[in-house]
Amino acid sequence: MKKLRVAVQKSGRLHDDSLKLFHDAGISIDNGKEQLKAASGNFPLEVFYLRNGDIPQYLRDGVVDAAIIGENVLVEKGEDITMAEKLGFSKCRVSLAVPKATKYSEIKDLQGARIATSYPNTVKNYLAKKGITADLHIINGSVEIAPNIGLADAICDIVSSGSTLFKNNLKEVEVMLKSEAVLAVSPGISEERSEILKKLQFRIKSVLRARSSKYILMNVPNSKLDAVVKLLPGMRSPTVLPLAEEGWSSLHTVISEERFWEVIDELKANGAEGILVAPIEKMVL
Ligand SMILES: Nc1ncnc2c1ncn2[C@@H]1O[C@H](COP(=O)(O)OP(=O)(O)OP(=O)(O)O)[C@@H](O)[C@H]1O
Ligand SMILES: O=P(O)(O)OC[C@H]1O[C@H](OP(=O)(O)OP(=O)(O)O)[C@H](O)[C@@H]1O
Ligand SMILES: [Mg+2]
Repeated sequence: MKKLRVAVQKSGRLHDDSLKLFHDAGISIDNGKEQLKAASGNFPLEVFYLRNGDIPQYLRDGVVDAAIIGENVLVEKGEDITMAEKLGFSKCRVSLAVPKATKYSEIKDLQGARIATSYPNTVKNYLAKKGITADLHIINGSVEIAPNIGLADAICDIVSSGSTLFKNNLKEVEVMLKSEAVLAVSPGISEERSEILKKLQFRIKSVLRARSSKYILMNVPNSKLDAVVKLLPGMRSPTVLPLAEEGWSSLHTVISEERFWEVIDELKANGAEGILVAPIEKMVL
C-alpha cells in the first residue's frame, strides 16, 4: 500500500508540536529525527524531516504530498499551494517595525525606506497594494539588528511576544499577516494518497476540536436548571442526572474553554456547585 509522504520541520519551532499532533492522532512515528525519513508503524504515513523554508518547493515538485508548515512561509513562497487545515500552534504575525525614535504615523512614511527582511515577497506585495516602493535588503536571520547597525531604516520579521523587537529598540508599526502552523497539500497529490490524507485530516480535526474543548460537570439546584442550561448549550444539549439529594441535579456538558471562562461567574450566581473541568482526548462529531 502507498504511504502518505508528509514533510515536518527537521528542527525548530514547528518540530515538536507537529510530532505531538501525530501522536495525539494515534499515529506513532518509529525513527528519531536523525534520519531524514521515518515511517509510522500503525498508519500509512512517512515523515520527511526538512527545512521549513524548503518545504513549498518539495510540495510543488511532488516529493512530498503534504506538510506541516508556517502559514507565513506559504504566503512568502507558496501561493499556489493549498492550505488544508489551520493547526492552532506556532501562532505569530509578520510585521513591519521601525526604531522607537522614528516618527511613524502611516505606511507612506516608509516610501523609499531601506527595509531588511527574510520575507521579500510578502513585503513587496504588501507595499505594492499600498502604492509604496522601498529598497529591500534580504537577510536570513537576526533581521532585528539591521537598523542598529545602520543597514536599514525598518525591518519586516516575525513577531510573537514582541520581546525581540523590544530588546532591539524597535516598535511594531504594521501587522502584514497573522500566521499559524498549517497542513499544506501538494498540487500533484495522487488520488490514492488523497484518500489517506482525508483519513489523516479526520483524525487531526478530532484532536484539534478536543484541544479547544472541555468536559464540565457541576451540581445545580433544580430550581435553577433552566437558567444554567441556557448558559451551556453543549454538543446537542447538556446531560442532566438526578443527585441522591432531592432538589439537585448533576449537569454534564462539553464547552469551549473560552466560553467556560465567560460563563463561570453566571454559573456560580445561579447556584452551580462542585464544578469540575476535564480535558477531552478526542472529539468526533
Ligand atoms: N517567535 C515565534 N513564535 C511563534 N511562532 C514562530 C516564531 N518564530 C517563528 N515562528 C513560526 O514557526 C515557523 C518556523 O520557525 P523557525 O524559526 O523554527 O524556522 P525557520 O528558520 O523559519 O525555518 P527553517 O526550518 O527553514 O530553518 C515560522 O515559519 C513561523 O511560522
Ligand atoms: O516576538 P518574539 O517572541 O520575540 O519572537 C520573534 C522572534 O522569533 C523568531 O526568531 P527565532 O527565535 O525563531 O530565531 P531565528 O531567527 O534563529 O529563527 C523571529 O525571527 C523573531 O526574531
Ligand atoms: Mg525563527
